[in-house]
Formats: sequence, structure tokens, C-alpha cells
Amino acid sequence: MSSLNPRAEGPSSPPPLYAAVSGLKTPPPNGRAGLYNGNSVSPRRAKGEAANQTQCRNIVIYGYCRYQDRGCIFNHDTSNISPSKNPASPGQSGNHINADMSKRKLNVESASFTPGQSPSFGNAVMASPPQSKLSTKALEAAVFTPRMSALSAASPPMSNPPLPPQMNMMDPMMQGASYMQPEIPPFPNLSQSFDGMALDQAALQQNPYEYNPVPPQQHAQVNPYAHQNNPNEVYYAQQSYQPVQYHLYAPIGPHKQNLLSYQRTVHDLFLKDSVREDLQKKAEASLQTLPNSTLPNVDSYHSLVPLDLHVAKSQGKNAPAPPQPTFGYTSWVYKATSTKDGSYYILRRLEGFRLSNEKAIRVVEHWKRVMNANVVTVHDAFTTRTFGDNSIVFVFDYFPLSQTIQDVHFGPNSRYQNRQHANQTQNANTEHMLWSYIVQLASALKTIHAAGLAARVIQPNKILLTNKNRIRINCCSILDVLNFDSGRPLVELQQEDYLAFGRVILAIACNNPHAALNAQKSMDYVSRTYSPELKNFLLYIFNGPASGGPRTMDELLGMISFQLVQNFDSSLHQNDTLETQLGRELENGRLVRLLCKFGFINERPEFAHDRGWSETGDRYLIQLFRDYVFHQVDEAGNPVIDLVHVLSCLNKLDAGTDERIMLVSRDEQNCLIVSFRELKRAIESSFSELQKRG
Ligand SMILES: Nc1ncnc2c1ncn2[C@@H]1O[C@H](COP(=O)(O)OP(=O)(O)OP(=O)(O)O)[C@@H](O)[C@H]1O
Repeated sequence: MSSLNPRAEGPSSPPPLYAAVSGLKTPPPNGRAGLYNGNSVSPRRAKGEAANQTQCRNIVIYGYCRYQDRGCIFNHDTSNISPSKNPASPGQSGNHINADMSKRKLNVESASFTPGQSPSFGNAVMASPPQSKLSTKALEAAVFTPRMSALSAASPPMSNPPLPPQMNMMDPMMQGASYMQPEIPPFPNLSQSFDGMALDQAALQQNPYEYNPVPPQQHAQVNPYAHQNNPNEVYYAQQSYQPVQYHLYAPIGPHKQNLLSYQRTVHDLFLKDSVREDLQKKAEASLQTLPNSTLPNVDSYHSLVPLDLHVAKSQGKNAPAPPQPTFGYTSWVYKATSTKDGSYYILRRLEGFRLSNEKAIRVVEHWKRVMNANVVTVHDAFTTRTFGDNSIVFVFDYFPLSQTIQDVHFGPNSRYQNRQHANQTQNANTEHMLWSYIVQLASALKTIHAAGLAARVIQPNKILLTNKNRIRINCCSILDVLNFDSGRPLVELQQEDYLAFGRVILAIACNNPHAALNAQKSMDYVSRTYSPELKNFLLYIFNGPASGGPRTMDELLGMISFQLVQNFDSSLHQNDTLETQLGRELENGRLVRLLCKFGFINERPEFAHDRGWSETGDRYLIQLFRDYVFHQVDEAGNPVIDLVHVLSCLNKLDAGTDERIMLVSRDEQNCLIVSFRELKRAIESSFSELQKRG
């Protein structure tokens, strides 16, 4: 057996426990081409160098070492760190985290950035840059006094309140590791452009905090991956300091057609690109924040981000006037984070509303119990003076990147704009979509009416498209609170729901938001273009049953039963597809957890000289296994990059199979034969020991 150097770094020599086979010269591990390249090992410090002369890495990286007084044996003297390396020295431009931090923090000198919505909502507490231009609506907005007057321009950006405990647990495996609020990324110096696309210099002269929505065309330039239709993504694009790499892992053709049935490409192992991209965009929209925001925390909600950009959009010269407020009050829509559960919600604030009857707001309690997949659930309603006026706030579920039917079908960027002379296929597609909408709205209305309520908000700007062909009625309960004393009978309100339902479907069918104003002409168009079933459905809605009584949901559902079955079938198919995708990611999630454990265990500098940690067989074994999985080289010493090898090793490790592999030390003097079961046990015991020390 070769002599062991207990202090040697890197898994060059085995501890006695696992030195089952030694002295073999570079055997290929597990029958694979697997010579180990010892040259790649770079010891952290020269052999024989005393530990107390070695600069502590924590000092170099973080500027301090939390173990300094708790037994860390490395040198903590900062005087011998060159200024460019010393993270604590201000103004240095080294590659050091702390030095960068001061620059990364957003401050008044941050590079020109035009956030999606002005921080000047309400009273601008922060010192605005001199050329500040406020949007019309912002100027008219009610004054508010933020709770924290410390939110001045000089202060660092508002830090979010701590997340609730459950948010601190990424995974049971990660318990104990403290959650770190991600640093808000620095905003780009726009003059440097995204991906080499230079932006208008004039824009740089503007107030960097001014609300200045990017027009769709320009938006597309800023973020080549942006949806053009969704104004929400104005924030999204502006807040990205570099475009998200949605194309990562994208299966760029030509694709191999001659794969055998058992062969897989890498892309088969991961989530479908379109699904991944969609989810990533939604996650990013959910995580967006408004830097330097002066919006207050409201009740138990913080980090408000305004979403309704209609007012801003209409500020252009030829833009139409802002739409009339739907509820008779100026309304604001904010995405917000709850301090109670860390989830995202929509706060809809109606400005200047004074609650005259306490009972009115209790109506929301009935709505809270309405659970339907096509209704945006309302969670709460409360009055507040936090914005400096009397406002009422309704709390709804948040669906990232959703758009209203109004925007999707009748908005300026609608893809249905030029459908006046649609061909047969387009009409068939439209009818398919219409039936999907009809079935979903009917389902929502059935639940609402069965609960003894009426929706009262079935109109294109209050129906959200939250996914492809997936709609939800938004803003339920608001009119019930606002018009509490109107005393209108429920039956009348419910019958109005049917009419509103018909008007929305007719408008979409005719691709004209005002189709219901000329009902006869519109119905002629429907008869000419779509199936008789659709026409009969609309006739029932508008004229009521032939018997003359009120419309009933059961009767209506009976009329569209064939479509119900078809929609149910499509939805099951979609479920199956998503479940398949989920299965793929399940595998990956499992492996990521394993990799995290590896990362936690391997190469811990603070324990490098702790005999109890670094010199026992387990850690040594894990290091050799890490080399076996990731650092294989071929006969010529070139790295072998084989994802299948990695995945199969990790899967066997996770399952703890009895299959044995041969691990070779880096100095190629020793090798060990060990089963995946033993490796699994070694990783588990090392990880639990690490948790005990943490
Ligand atoms: N529950 C929600 N989840 C996610 N986004 C939402 C939600 N409700 C509204 N939004 C976003 O806010 C935007 C504005 O919503 P709002 O209901 O005010 O529509 P609107 O067309 O502006 O209506 P109005 O004409 O009454 O102002 C929507 O386009 C949508 O992007």
C-alpha cells in the first residue's frame, strides 16, 4: 500500500477503511475509459505551509470570518491583502463581492433605468432627480405618507419584510440553511445596451425613475423574448439586466430521426421548452419588484408593484382617452406579497371609496367560499387610509402574465385584429375557442349562482386569460360591496349575468367589442360563419327559453352537453401531457437535491484541517465518487462529458443499488471497490454530520 499523507488535499490517497484494493495502476472505472488526470488537482496551499500563515478564504471573499473566534485556524490578518483584493476597501474595483455590493445596491446614482411604473405614486418621499416628470395619473393620485419615512432616496432600497417560516424551507434537506433574499440585480447602464442593441441616448437624459412605458416595438428590441401583447412585461423587460436565456437547452435542429427506440436525446430528459419558458416567464413576473418604490405596505401586504398600465398607455399623443372606470371609482391593480404566507396576491384598490354600511364588506365572506377554476378567488377586502385617502382594497389570487379578454381580442396588439375576412380554418379555430370559453363561463356561472350570488362583472375587461384558452372571471364581489344598498333582486342580477355572457361571446365571435349594439346584424354574421349550435346557444341566451320563463343553468348546460364532453376530453389530454412533463422534472428535482448534498459536503475549506471531518473514510469516498461521476477522462486525458453517465450514476446512488464500481485516487496509486449502497450511506451520514455542526 502506498504511504498516506494525511494532510494532502484532494482525494489522492485513500484512508485505510476503503483501501480494499490498492496499488493498481489506473484501472478504467467501471469498465469505462476512465484514466484519472492527477494534474488537474491544484492544492490550495503548498505542502508544509503552516495553516496560520495561510490567508483565511472567508476574509478574502467576505471580508470577515464568522469562525475567527471559534477555532478557525487560518490567518485573519487583513493587512496583507492587497487593496484590490480586500473586499472591505471601499471604491476598489476588484472582482470581490463586497466591493461590488456597493455598486450593485440601487441608489440615486444607479444607471438610467425607467421602471415600469413611477415611484411617484402618491407623495414622493424620496428625493426625485431634478427633471422628474410625473405621469398624469400619478399627479392626480392621492397623497399618501409611507409608514417608513426612512424611505428616502439616500437610503438603500426598501428591503422586504422577512419571509414567513415556511418560505425559508426550500426542501426538508435544506432545513436549517437560512434563506437569503436575492440581491436585486443592478440595473443596466442602458447606454451599454442589451445584447449589443444600443438604445436611444435621449432616453438616458430622462429621469431614471420616471414611469415611461416602452412602446411594444421598442419593447421587443429591449427584450427579444418579450410577449408583445402584455403590458406587464414592460416591467419585466426593464427589470431584466440581461435577457433571460430562454433558449438554454433549446433543441435546435436538425433533429436526429434515426434514433433507436431506447435512445434518448438530452432534451428528452427535461421539461418541454415551451412549458419551461412559460413557467420561467411567469416566475420572473411574480418575482418582479419596483426598485425605490414609495408605495406603502398595506395591511399585511408588501412589495407592491402596479400592474394596470392603461392610464400610462393612453398618455401618448394620439392615444385614446383612458377608459371609464368600471366600478365608478379610479381603480389600481397591484401585485403584492403577503407577510402571512409569502404568496403573491392582487390588491385592487378603489380610490376615494367611503364605506357607509359595515355589512356591505361582509358580503365578501360569501364570495370567499366560491371555489371554481374559472373564477379568480377573492381572499379579503378591507378599507385603508394607508394611501392617504379613503380606499377600499380587494385581495384576489394573482395569475402572472395574465391579460384581459379585452386586451387579447380587442386590444391594439391583438392577434385577432385582422380577422374581418377570416378563412374557414380560422373560423373553425375561433369556434373551437368560443366553445371553450362558453363551457368555462357556464361552469363559473353555475357555481356562482348555486352559491346564491351573481357575478355582475361578465365583460371583456373583467375576464382574465391566465393560460392558453384558460379564462377566469375577475373582480367578483366588488359590485356587491359597492352597490350593497341597491336592493336589486338576485334573480334579476343572475338573468343579467346570462345577457352579459351572451354579449361577450357575440363580441368575440364577431371580433367586434360593440357587436351587441347591432344584435341583428351580428347574429346574421354568426349564422353565416359558425355552426347552428352556436347560433342556437346565443338565441337562448338573448331571448330566453321558448316557454318564456327565466333562463336556467341546467337548461343551458343541457344545450351544450356535447361541447362539455369535448372540453372535458381535451382537458384530460392536457392533464396527461402535463403529467408526463412533471414526471421528467420529478427525476431532475431528485437529482438536484443529491447534487446539493454533494456541494455541501465536498471541499469545505473550514473543515479541511479537522481530522474528524476530512480524514475519515466517508468524505474521502465521496470525493472519489465525485471524480468518478464528473471528472472522467479518456485514454488521451481529455475530459469525458457524458450526461447519461452522470444521470445513471446519480440515479443508482439515489436508489442505493448494490452495483459496485471502482474508484481511483487522483494519484492513481489506489483504487476502491464500493457499492452505490455504501456511497449512499456515506453521503447521508456526512450530510447529517454537517447538519449537526451547522
Ligand atoms: N388577478 C390578477 N392576476 C394577475 N394579473 C391581474 C389580475 N387582475 C388584473 N390583472 C392585471 O391587471 C391588468 C389590469 O386589470 P383591470 O381589471 O384593471 O383591467 P382593465 O382593462 O384596466 O380594466 P378597467 O377598464 O376597469 O381599468 C390586467 O390587464 C391584468 O394584466
